[in-house]
Amino acid sequence: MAETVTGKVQVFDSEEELAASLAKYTADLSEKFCKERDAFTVVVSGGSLIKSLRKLVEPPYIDSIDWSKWHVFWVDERVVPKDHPDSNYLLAYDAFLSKIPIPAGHVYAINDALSAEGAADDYETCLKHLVKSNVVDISKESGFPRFDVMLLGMGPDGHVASLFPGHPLVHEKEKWVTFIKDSPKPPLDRITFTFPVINSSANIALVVAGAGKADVVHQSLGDSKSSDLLPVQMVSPEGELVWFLDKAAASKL
Ligand SMILES: O=C(O)[C@H](O)[C@@H](O)[C@H](O)[C@H](O)COP(=O)(O)O
Repeated sequence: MAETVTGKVQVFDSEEELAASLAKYTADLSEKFCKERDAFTVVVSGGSLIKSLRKLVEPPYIDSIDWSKWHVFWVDERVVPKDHPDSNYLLAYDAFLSKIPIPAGHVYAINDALSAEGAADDYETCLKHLVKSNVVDISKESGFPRFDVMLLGMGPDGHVASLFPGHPLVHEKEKWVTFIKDSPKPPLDRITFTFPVINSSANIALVVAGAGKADVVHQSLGDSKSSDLLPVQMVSPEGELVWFLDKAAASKL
């Protein structure tokens, strides 16, 4: 495993091996935080990441993980009804959440009856309650919530969450959760965690597979010098950052 200023970089021969390692990584963190905090706060993105989590809901992890202590959040969500094909909640529910014995009250979907702005405020209020009740940790360094792990994908343009290159939201410093109504990736209306929250995490896995991401992986981790940082290059957590790449995504490194 290579260690750089941008975190640990792991390259797997195939997406299949990446998925196996990602399952072990997540299960190991689950064990650690369930022991330490009696809870495990997990933040997921949408996109192809969800498929790469498939091995967590297979033996041995399906039986060994204490799912009752999991709390699941979304780093970003499209503002659509929960049963809409664009919903990140629905994607995670179908592939993952419907297969694990997690208490329904530990799955923090957005309020899909609200506007983007309303849903972002509502999600932030929900996080504030969970910090008060110690379900979600708080960073002593930043004062922002400190999630145990964020499992994040990256777009081919270098976006993470719904923080897109060149968009002013990447500079948000105060809010925990914000909204976007002009997302370059459809649908237009989304809510997203901000960088202060993302970067207060105890652990972040950046999960990137496929040749379509090779250029941006090279731009992010290679030696190309560009003055404008891509959103993915602004991921710099207080805790540990680990990249999970398959060979195709790493092919230009
Ligand atoms: O709503 C979304 O689109 C996702 O949450 C987003 O942040 C995703 O993680 C990236 O766009 C990567 O998606 P892919 O892995 O499918 O390219």
